[in-house]
Amino acid sequence: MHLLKYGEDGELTIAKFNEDTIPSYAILSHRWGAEAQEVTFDDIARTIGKDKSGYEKIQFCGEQARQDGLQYFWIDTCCINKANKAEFSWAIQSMFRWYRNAARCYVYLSDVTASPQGTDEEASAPLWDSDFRKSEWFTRGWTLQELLAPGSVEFFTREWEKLGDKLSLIQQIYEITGIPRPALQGVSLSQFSINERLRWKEHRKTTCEEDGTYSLLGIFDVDLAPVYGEGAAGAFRRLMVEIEKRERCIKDIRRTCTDPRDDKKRIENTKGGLLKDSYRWILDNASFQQWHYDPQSRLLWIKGDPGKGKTMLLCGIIDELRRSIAKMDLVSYFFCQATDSRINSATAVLRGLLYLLVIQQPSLIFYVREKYDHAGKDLFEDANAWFALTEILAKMLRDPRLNATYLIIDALDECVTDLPKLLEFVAKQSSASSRVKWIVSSRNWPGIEEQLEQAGHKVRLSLELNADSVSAAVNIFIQQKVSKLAEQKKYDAPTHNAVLARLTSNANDTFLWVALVCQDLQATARRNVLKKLDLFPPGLDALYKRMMQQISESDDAELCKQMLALIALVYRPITLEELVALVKQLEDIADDTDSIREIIGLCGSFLTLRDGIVYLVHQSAKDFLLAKAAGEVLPSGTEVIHHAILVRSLQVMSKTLKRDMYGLQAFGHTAKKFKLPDPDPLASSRYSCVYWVDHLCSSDHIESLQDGGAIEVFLRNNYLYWLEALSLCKSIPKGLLSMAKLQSIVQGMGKATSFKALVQDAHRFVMYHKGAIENSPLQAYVSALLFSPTASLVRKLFQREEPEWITIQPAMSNNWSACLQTLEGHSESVSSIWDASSGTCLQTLEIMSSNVAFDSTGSHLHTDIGLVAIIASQRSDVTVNKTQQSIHLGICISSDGTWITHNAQKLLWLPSEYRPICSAASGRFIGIATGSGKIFTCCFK
Ligand SMILES: Nc1ncnc2c1ncn2[C@@H]1O[C@H](COP(=O)(O)OP(=O)(O)OP(=O)(O)O)[C@@H](O)[C@H]1O
Repeated sequence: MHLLKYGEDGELTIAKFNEDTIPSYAILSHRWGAEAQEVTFDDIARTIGKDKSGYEKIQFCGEQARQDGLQYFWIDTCCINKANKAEFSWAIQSMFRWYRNAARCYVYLSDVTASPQGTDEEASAPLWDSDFRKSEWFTRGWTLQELLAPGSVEFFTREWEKLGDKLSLIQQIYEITGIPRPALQGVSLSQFSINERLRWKEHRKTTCEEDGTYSLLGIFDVDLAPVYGEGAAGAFRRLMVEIEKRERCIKDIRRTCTDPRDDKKRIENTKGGLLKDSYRWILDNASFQQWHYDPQSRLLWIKGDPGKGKTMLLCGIIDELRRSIAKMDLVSYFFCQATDSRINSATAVLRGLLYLLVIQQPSLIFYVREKYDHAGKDLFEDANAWFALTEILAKMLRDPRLNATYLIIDALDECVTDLPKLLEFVAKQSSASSRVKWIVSSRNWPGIEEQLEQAGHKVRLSLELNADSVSAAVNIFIQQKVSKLAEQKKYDAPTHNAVLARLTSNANDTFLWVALVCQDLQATARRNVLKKLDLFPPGLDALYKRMMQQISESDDAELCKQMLALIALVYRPITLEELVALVKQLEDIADDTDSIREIIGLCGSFLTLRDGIVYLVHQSAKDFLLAKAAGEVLPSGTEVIHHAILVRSLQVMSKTLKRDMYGLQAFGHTAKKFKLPDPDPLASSRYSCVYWVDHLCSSDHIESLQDGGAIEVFLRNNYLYWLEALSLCKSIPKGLLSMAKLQSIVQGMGKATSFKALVQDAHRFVMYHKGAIENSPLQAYVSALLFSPTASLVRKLFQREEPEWITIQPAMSNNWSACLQTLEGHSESVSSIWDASSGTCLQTLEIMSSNVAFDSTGSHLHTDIGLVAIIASQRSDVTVNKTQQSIHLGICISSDGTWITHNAQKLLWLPSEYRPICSAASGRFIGIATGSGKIFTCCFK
């Protein structure tokens, strides 16, 4: 970036800066005068141009900058070397950022004067108001971003007199431009819809037609190289295509992760709301301040024992950062939770961080698209996802255009899968850029300490070493909780005081202990409160132990223990319906929700029920149940419980899964959009569908894996219905992994058995047909069956489900081809594809030019590569379609070549090997020639 500066001698000089060494500068926004009168880059280099009328603007900007204590300033007329094409192109793409990063932006209004000749009639409006409203500056294309990008925009008359800034003039600017106030106040532009942003530029003009679009690049945060000569329509089309590709990519990231903003809301909600007074102490803490304000302190590690309030502290810090930092700065965060397998892995952490970064600064999607355009959605979840995501994130964090960024990860100790990799990444990346600051929290684990030790620039904040602050915060929490209890339960003063005193003396600076006791008191009659107070021992484990003791004494002790064991071992929090399906003893009261809620209540404060989902109150409760209470809750070991969950899962799935559970009817109905039926037929089996194989892997699995065992029976009777259900649950990738796990288990079982053969075939089946079924659930019964080899066990088992309306089916070979799986979803040419979990596509398609046509009788299909198919019907009304042609009535190929359609309704998904390079349709017949030279025909009823 070139910047101007007036030297001591009053001479104007220009200097070039790298992106990361740019000093503080002012920037000018103005309306260009006659081209010949503007001072150019060349003029400055040759120290000429002072006689041009445009020089006055330079003087103005330089003088104003000097008054504001800024040495450097930037003006578009003379700070871009237009002779250098690459520099010019870079400048067009960087302009928004340069305006945004400027310390001051001065708008020079050459058509507004402080004391105009004609006076303003409106007594209340300043004299310049009418000129201001009519100023050409508001009608130009580039000035839109110059108004929106900078934090501070000041308006000056041609006499250099300041009129105000964009905040003091916000009402006028809103009335002139129609741009909503929040956008003028600096709210991130990504918060406004594409259409709304397009509306802001309506009626604005640019001298060069393409600039109408190029001046929007920053407003949409899109990287697009200018191609002058492409015309206004061409440029606009390219912008729209880019935006569409970006939106699709962001949606695909979101499909593979939960939204951390929702996780935060849920956590605050399940924990009873965030109390500001109980986290505010951190803002004045010396370590926190050092991290916040010292550029050399980049990683803050907050550590403390269970229940000390780390998670809520981080929630509070996120809120405070959001409030206090610049609107353009990025805050991205992730809450690990060991009890939920969707958010307890290192890859999930990166996905969540990445997602929040790209929705705040969409141009960062560039780094994702480098890979995503080749690999599609699998990029975020296949076996190599970790490597791809670390590379993407590392590049993003080094991008000189990255806004100041705060990355926050809560509960590293709850990252169950690949914690060491995550720690190594954090330790390395936290030193990488001065613009990026990290906060992580965890328990006092030496393993974490050891790895974070590797990070430079770190600050440690131990809650135990800040006992006074934490203690004060816990006391505030106690007061608030007890007041609420007293009000709800109508405590008299002595009871109120006794509860307060007891909690204060025994809390031991542990929020969670207070929360658990209050939960118990909530369910205690007022008359028993004082008696009960003595029974709450200090310390979390002691409290858990007492809760366990109470459960053991209840009439439903066995049932409660079974429920606790189950909840401690499931891979994500489950719904009430799923709970009922998985606990046999609840079968008899399945419809009695009140009784089920009552039993959950009997499990003491170990469980919380919110929005129909059962949660373990805290990770420390899970730790307690699985270790210290294992003798009582899991007397026969965890394997037995996993096995019981597996058996119940198979039962509930066998009972509920069937063809077309959601009544989609149309064979091409997409899995992306459908209305969830009420009641949801999958409500009780959703968890089982996704996790039964995981429970098998953790169980003592021998008996269920025998020939004729429960799993074989399940697969024989329900395999296709299960795949349909997985598609409806948007979990086909998980299903693929499950089948890979199952296959590797049976592989290790030695001799060939019928079960082993079935699992192998079923694994091939889902790998090959993943795309079709994931796209449209009912294609499990159409494309998947028809394009499986005739000897496929799954095909034979589900012959009854094959569509009757296809009377001539594609001829298939006996056995599976070498193609294991095709990775769908990429939109560009593919240079490299890999997927270690599911194998590589071994077949390469070589596209040959080929023509296909029916002969004059309609009975023979000819191609120029010499293959002929004989058609049963005698038709002569033949049309030949090149594959890229648009929709036809009757039987046809979709314009993207992936479907056979009828009257534009999708019927049959074509696996990539079977997609046509050209096709011929005749009445009910369609002939297809593929790139590999294969020819096949289908006839529809
Ligand atoms: N600022 C706060 N506002 C409201 N509740 C709080 C606050 N801080 C802590 N709590 C209460 O204390 C409980 C424990 O806090 P939190 O879950 O944050 O602990 P933690 O240190 O993250 O535990 P762990 O690391 O073991 O998961 C919460 O469930 C909540 O009830």
